[in-house]
Amino acid sequence: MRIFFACDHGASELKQHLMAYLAKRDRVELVDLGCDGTTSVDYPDYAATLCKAVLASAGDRGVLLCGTGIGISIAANRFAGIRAALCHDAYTARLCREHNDANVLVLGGRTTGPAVAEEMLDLWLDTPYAGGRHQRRLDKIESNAREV
Ligand SMILES: O=C[C@H](O)[C@H](O)[C@H](O)COP(=O)(O)O
Repeated sequence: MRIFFACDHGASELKQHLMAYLAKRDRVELVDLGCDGTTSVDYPDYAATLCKAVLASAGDRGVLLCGTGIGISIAANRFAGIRAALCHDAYTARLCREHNDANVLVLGGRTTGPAVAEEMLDLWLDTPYAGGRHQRRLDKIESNAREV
């Protein structure tokens, strides 16, 4: 599986930390789509680049980060087929996989510390989607998006 990473200037340090943390994991290819450093950029640009990359190949996933995670998750969820989940703790990171089949994990560089972020990343990678009643709901989300 490929995991794409992208962020704005509010979270490049946390992005680098998490990519280094994941480097020891087998069977994942990490791809850094920027940005680097603290020069001000616009998070919708990075959300768009990452979402297009995730949608291009089945099974790939993405991690998006901005200062709070809010703006970049709003931007990502405008793309049909993207289920971006802004998470703050282990419970939401596990449930966004189990119930929502989240293919993009969103974190806030100014709100979340590295240890909690590592725990959430592991849970998001290792928790399977439960399917069943949840699939009916995901189908409705996609069908709503097609209506507008
Ligand atoms: O939701 C948006 C993100 O938190 C951005 O990282 C944030 O708005 C950037 O703010 P600033 O331009 O003041 O660094």
